[in-house]
Amino acid sequence: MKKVLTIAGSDSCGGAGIQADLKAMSAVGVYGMSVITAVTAQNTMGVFAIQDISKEVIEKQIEVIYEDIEVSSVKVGMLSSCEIIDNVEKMLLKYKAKNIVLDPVIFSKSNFKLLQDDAVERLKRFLRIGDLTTPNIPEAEILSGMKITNKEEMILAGKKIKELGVKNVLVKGGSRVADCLDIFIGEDGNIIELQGEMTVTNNTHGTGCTLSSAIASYMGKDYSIEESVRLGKNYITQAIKNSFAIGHGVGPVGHFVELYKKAGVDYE
Ligand SMILES: Nc1ncnc2c1ncn2[C@@H]1O[C@H](COP(=O)(O)OP(=O)(O)O)[C@@H](O)[C@H]1O
Ligand SMILES: Cc1ncc(COP(=O)(O)O)c(N)n1
Repeated sequence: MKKVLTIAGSDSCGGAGIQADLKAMSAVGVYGMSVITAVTAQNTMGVFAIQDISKEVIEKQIEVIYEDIEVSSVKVGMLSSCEIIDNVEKMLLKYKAKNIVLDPVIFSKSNFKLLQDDAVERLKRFLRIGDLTTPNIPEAEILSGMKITNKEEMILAGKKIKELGVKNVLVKGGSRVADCLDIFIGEDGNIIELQGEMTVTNNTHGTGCTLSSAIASYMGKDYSIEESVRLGKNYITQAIKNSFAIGHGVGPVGHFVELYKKAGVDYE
């Protein structure tokens, strides 16, 4: 079994962050491992507190994994400060980490800032060490410095993000711009339109985390980046179709529902 690492924040309600990442990895058929960068007190309605993990403990978590286990790919999510970004970058370079997917987490679905204001420029520089970066529309607007209201602007913003030194970019349209159309711009500048199947639902907590982890998992299983993005997109489309309401706000996606159906597991 391939071993895949997530370096991200914890979401206490289990829909996003580390918890979503490990569920997506398990569903896609890889062994998931986690380095926790922050603990959030979060539910379907919002983010109520954040405690960053110390840089020493983040470093040690990365060190003990890479010293012991062969890591096939890594997904990086919430890194809230310049100091944490510096440390994670240093450690990924030290261990020559391969197949790196960077999800530039800036906001939660509930619009809470998960990245400190003074760390935006640092995050932009960090993206060059990855193989793929996966911004949603608000994140792509910040990274590219332009407003995005349609497909053409998604493409333009993706090109600007690529100019930061990013190898491959996936700009996720989500429900915000062009009904779950995502734009992939590959290393050689090829542009691929990935049209999903829209599910009308409020339950999209953790969609970005889930998608980036599924893509990293496929990359860890030796699929090309483009194939991994296509397979990841199929997975998130199904997971959103199977999303469900828990709590009083934005509910999570159904990471395992398709597997339950195949195995005849009673999940209702
Ligand atoms: N309601 C929806 N139906 C189908 N696909 C969706 C829906 N909302 C988002 N997606 C897809 O889910 C993935 C994650 O996108 P998005 O929700 O924008 O990310 P984030 O969680 O980072 O904001 C993208 O592939 C996007 O197109
Ligand atoms: C700890 C943590 N990390 C990331 C997100 C973003 O989640 P989404 O996938 O909905 O953009 C989140 N809400 N919490």
